[in-house]
Amino acid sequence: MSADLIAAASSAAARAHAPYSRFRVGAAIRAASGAVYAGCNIENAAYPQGWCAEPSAISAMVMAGETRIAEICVWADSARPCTPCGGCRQKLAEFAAADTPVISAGPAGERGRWTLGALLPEAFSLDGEA
Ligand SMILES: O=c1ccn([C@H]2C[C@H](O)[C@@H](CO)O2)c(=O)[nH]1
Ligand SMILES: [Zn+2]
Repeated sequence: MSADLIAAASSAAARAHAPYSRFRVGAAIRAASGAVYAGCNIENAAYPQGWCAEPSAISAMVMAGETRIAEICVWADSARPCTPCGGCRQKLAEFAAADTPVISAGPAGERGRWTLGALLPEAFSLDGEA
């Protein structure tokens, strides 16, 4: 079940540095080992220098020595279920497979579930392989 992943993403969203958009996002990755790595969005007064929650979680995973994503949850308290932005889909594809589950969640729990392949069909890769 994904309850632990959703809880980790929710806790991460509480750490978001989002004074400009006020849109707090948390991402939690379950890596191949089963360990969970989380991150938040971190905005900047020079707006384009801010970054999303997903690369924060990817950074935590890579720094722990892991490079395979088994499952990822993106959490936001938003009108519509929050899905990874286009750039984040490509960042996730570096470490995930087309059938890797991507879960969207909010205060009421899970709101949507896709595969990364459904969100990013025909993802770019240097060798043309998934
Ligand atoms: O997948 C996404 C999409 C947006 N954001 C953040 C970036 C910005 O700080 C805020 C509003 O776009 O939401 C994420 O963290 N992840
Ligand atoms: Zn993004």
